Order: sequence, then C-alpha cells, then structure tokens
Amino acid sequence: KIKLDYGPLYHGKRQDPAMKKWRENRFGQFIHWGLYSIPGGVWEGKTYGYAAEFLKASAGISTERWNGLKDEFNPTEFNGKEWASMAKAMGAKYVCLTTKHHEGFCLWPSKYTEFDIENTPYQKDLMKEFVDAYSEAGIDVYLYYSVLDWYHPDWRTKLKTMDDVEAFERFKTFTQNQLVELLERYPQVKGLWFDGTWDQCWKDNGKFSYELEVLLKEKRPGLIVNSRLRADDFGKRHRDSNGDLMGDFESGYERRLPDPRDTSVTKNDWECCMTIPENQWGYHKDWTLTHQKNTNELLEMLAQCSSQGGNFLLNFGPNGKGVFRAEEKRIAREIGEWMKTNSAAIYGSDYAGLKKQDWGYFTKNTKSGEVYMIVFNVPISYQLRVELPKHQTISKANMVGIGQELQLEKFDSNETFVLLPPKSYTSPFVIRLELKANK
Ligand SMILES: C[C@@H]1N[C@@H](C#Cc2ccccc2)[C@H](O)[C@@H]1O
Repeated sequence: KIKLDYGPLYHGKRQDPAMKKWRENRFGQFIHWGLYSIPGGVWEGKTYGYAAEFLKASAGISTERWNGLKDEFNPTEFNGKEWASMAKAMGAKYVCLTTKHHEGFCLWPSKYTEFDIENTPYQKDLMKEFVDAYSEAGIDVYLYYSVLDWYHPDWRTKLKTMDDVEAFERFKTFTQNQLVELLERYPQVKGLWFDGTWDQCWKDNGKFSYELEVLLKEKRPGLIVNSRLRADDFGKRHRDSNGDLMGDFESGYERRLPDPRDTSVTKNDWECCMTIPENQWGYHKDWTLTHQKNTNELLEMLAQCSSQGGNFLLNFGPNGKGVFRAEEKRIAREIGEWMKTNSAAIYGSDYAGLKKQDWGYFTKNTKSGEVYMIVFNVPISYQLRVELPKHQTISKANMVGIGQELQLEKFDSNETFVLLPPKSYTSPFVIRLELKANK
C-alpha cells in the first residue's frame, strides 16, 4: 500500500444511522436549476444540442452577457410544496438540488458573492423554501455544489504561476466559506454532492479537499459527501492511489450504470445519477433532439442499482419560471404508480447475493431478509430461473400486489424455476420469495 496523508477518512461502509438512511432511501430526485434554465439550450434563435447547462460554452456567449441572465431570473411559478409533493408521489426518498452549478450563480443569498438569488428580480431565499418544503414532506435534502466556478475571478483550472497559486488560495477560502454558510443556513441538509473537481487545480489540492471533508463533517456530524469532493496526495480522485474509495459513496456513475453482473461494486456504497434525455441536466426547450428514456427504462435502472447495492438519482430540470415540463411530470407519476405496489423491493434493499439471471434483478430487504425478483424480461418458456446456495430452497413465491402464489419446479441440486402463468406481461413486476434452509 502507498502511504497517504490525504486518503479516505475511513475504510469500508459507514454503519451510522445517517448513512444507513442514505442506503435505505435508494431512490432520489436530482434537480438542476440555474440561469441556464432560462435560455433552455436556445440562444438568439439557434438551438444547441449539447447539455443546456453548458450553453454559455456551446453558444460562445460572453461572460458579461451570460451573467446578465441573473437580471431575468424571476421564477414566480416556483412552489416548493408543489415540487416536494411531486417528488413524494414519485417515491423519491431524497432530493439533491444544484445550489451553484459551474456558472457560479448561487440559488441562496450568499455573503460571499453578489452573483446570487438576492441580486435578481426574485430576491427571496428560494433555497430555504425548497429545503423546508422537502424536509416537511419527509424527503431528505442533499445539496449539489460545483467547485468549478466560471464566475469567480480567482478560479483557475491550472496553477501555472505564483499569481495563480495566490488566487487559488483565495478561491479555496471562498469555497470553504460558502460550504460552511450552506450548512449554517440550512440545518436540515443531510449531505453535500460535489461536482466540478476534475481540473488540475483541485487535483493539486488533495490536502485541502481532505481538510475540507474533516471540517464539514465536524460542523455537521453524520454529514454525507460523495466521492467527487476528494483528491488524494497524488491527485487521484474518487478512489485514492491504493484504489480505496474517498468520501461516503462512489459517485462516478454519471449517465451510466455498472455491468449488471459486476458484484465488485457492492463493496462500497455508490450512486448512479441519470438524465431522462441522453444528456440534458438543465432544462432544454427541445427534448426531441435525442432519445428520451421511458418509464420502464428508468425503472429498470432503479432496479439494477438496488440489486447491486447502489442508489439511483434521477434528474429533473425545471425551466426559468420554476415549472417542470409535462414529460417529467408524467414520468414522475408513472414511476410513483409502480412504486406504490412494488417499493418493498427497492426501499431498504441491497444486493441479494444471488447469481444475476436474464429475466431481471434480485434484491434483498436488509431488515426483513425477504428476497425479491424484479422481472423485466419474461422468457418464452415463462420459467424464471433461480440459482440458490446449496443450503437454501424456495418455500414460496408470490406476485407482489395481487399476491398470487406461483408454482415452483425444483431441479438439479440448486436450481428452481418460478413458473409464470402463460399470458402477456406489459410492465415490470415483482415476486416475493420465501427461502428456507434445505433439509
Ligand atoms: C452531474 C453532472 N455533471 C456535470 C458535468 C459535466 C461534464 C461533462 C463533460 C465534460 C466534463 C464535465 C453536468 O452538468 C451535471 O451537473
């Protein structure tokens, strides 16, 4: 092992109540909301297909013109309670909102910059309404914070000169001040979701990122931070120079999932963050430009994450007025409908330790020990293969919801077919297995 002064604060999975709740949540709502939500990927009549939150770069907009958008930010239709109730109905157990994305605009009134909500026509502390509404709805609140800050004069991607080093020292102080400010202003917040830490400037500051994690966790015992916050002594990110995870959960799965048969991911807590279009985090006016994932696709991603001991953070991008688009509202409703019947296979679930089969995913409820089959692909044979350890056998299999008991056909030493009634299956369904020790 390489000796490190600035590696992980601990090894393995945290087992404190805050982290156990993070793990039980399994399903969260990501929200990207900022000045980029106003133009929505369209600038001077031209539509840009790249991610809408990068429109400044894709359309070559001057910093002055872009920053002028703050004088248009007036989300008069924002209603925190309505947002929270949509998330609740969808079945989200946590939410993560962009407090500041790469553009540097802050959705909260910050003492450390004038590029914030206070200096817009809206003026009010939108973040407080948001945090209060979601917390009151019983949804845990996490805050996304981009270290990368295009607005701040002391931001540097690389530290090439002494001036750069001095500027970045000021930037580090600014960053620390803003993060402490967020924790002090919004005491309900459970964790911080860092982004924009891929540049050399941050890789050169592993010590600072380590000390920042220590400081923030001292300030807020139980605080949860993602792996993107950290760099180690040698600039390695997410995982240190020994391959050990830094932060409390691995957050490199952005718009992608691990191989469903990869059991190595179960060794740490991890989360996949996902867009509904191919690559739009902020609101984009035209969703017809690329594939839009449908509800069954998204449910399968949620099921896969749970089956491999990970969380699924699904992104929504409200427009500049604070309104979600119709497609997002429909998908939230449809996911919520499915969760009403099947959430026992998701909430509090983890890797079941069974061999992945083609028909779908196994999950295991960590409290009850119940094992679930989440079925997406019904085979032509209507036989769902289950391979169990030799000491176990299935005593019962029931369709969740309708409760129907399913026939079992045990064969070989440790394989069983769960037999489905031969009919058409048009949406994913869940089977609850009762296992018993083999005589
Ligand atoms: C969680 C996601 N990370 C952000 C990004 C990015 C990105 C995309 C391409 C190259 C470098 C960085 C997206 O804007 C969104 O916030």
